[in-house]
Amino acid sequence: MADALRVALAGLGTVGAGVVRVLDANRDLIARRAGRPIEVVAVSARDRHKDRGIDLNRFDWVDDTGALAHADADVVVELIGGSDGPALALARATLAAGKGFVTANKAMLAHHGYELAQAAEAAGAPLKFEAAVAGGIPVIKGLREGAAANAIARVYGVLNGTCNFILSTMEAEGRDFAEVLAEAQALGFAEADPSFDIDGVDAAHKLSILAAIAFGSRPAFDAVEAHGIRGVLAADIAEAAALGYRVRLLGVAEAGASGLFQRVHPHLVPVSHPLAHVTGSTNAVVAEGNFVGRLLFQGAGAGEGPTASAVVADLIDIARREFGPPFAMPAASLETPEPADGGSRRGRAYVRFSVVDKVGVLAEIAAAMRDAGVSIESLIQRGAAVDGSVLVAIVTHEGPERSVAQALERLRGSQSLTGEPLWMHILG
Ligand SMILES: NC(=O)C1=CN([C@@H]2O[C@H](COP(=O)(O)OP(=O)(O)OC[C@H]3O[C@@H](n4cnc5c(N)ncnc54)[C@H](O)[C@@H]3O)[C@@H](O)[C@H]2O)C=CC1
Ligand SMILES: N[C@@H](CC=O)C(=O)O
Ligand code: NA
Repeated sequence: MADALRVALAGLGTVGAGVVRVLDANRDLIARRAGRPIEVVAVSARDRHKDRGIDLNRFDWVDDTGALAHADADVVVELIGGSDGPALALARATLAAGKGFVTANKAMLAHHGYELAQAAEAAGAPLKFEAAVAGGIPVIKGLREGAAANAIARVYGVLNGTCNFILSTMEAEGRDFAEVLAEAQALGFAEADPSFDIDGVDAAHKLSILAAIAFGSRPAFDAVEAHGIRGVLAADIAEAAALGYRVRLLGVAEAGASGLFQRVHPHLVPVSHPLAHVTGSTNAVVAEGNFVGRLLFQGAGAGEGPTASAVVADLIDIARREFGPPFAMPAASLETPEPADGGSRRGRAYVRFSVVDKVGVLAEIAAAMRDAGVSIESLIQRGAAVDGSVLVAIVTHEGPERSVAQALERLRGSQSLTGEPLWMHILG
């Protein structure tokens, strides 16, 4: 058998420790598949003495994570996290040294993916990141390789395991948001700063990477409009269910005549749609290709085993010397499309208001909708008060999103509203 692929590993948290466990448990099988053994030779993390349930004595311990770029290894695996700082410094130094780089760090790729792809190409070194989008699901490989013959019209899906775990647990058990978030953190799904999850930032990182591969664009986090799930109440989930929908945080990227549209936003998904049945930390990505049709990738989007599985799959590809341009085409071919204006998109919407319980409020809301040209399909008022407020939910007929935005703008500052309205798009 050929010489081992020598790996230096930065970060021994949920994913890093998982990588060691996968390589240990499936050692022989992986060697046979890769054509050679894959061996961790050096590791670095913040705490040398923490009990991770793995024997670290067989590896060189490196205090300075940045020094891993110069360790006696073929590939560096970065599982520290953070868009800049030590992770980015390690990526730059590793690729400059002509070594392979594997990462699960979607934040870094969303902000610096283009630069790193250029560096990888200049060095002739692999840059791989299957774990960065939708954890264990081989969606990067699926789009980059399997769907490479297709023009993609739209790619969308459930991209954040923590939010999906929160929404589907609230839905199934009627439990409180904060309590379910704490559980997601304990299970190792959440980011170091969980506001990245619940404010839609993590899903936006992932969407920008998917869009780069699907549409040949440079990853551009700033071009993604990101909204999260903080405003979603248990009452919205119940109302959605009564209307035949489930609430899901979706990332949507679509190529159109006016440019590339990229948005993360809570949606109402019809129960007949496969994404409505994606529960817990499961992720799912739909891609629409012009010859292959609709592809659906589904599986575990977060957690130790699935994410480590994706990291090790990248290492196996490198051991086989199977790798191409990181974003499916040479970096020089990646474009910077105009961001498309969401306002001209047409669709149906669910808009929920918290209002004071007094005569005339419904008429005020209906008038704002009418004046903005929004056609109301149904209006539901729930008598049950939340913090002294009454909830009023509106489902609109199909129309331009700009009109709903105008109606909400008209109502801004109204004495009748007791909180920010919640706007969810209805997946068409
Ligand atoms: N946990 C998950 O389900 C998934 C995580 N990811 C990504 O994988 C990466 C790692 O995530 P987790 O393992 O969950 O994080 P974690 O917080 O469990 O582990 C981070 C590790 O990096 C080490 N570290 C942090 N800063 C360091 C520094 N400056 N120098 C040296 N070591 C440092 C810590 O000591 C720890 O060992 C992140 O980029 C995350 O976004 C991606 C997909 C899923
Ligand atoms: N925090 C992320 C982890 C995987 O990418 C998530 O919840 O999806
Ligand atoms: Na993946």
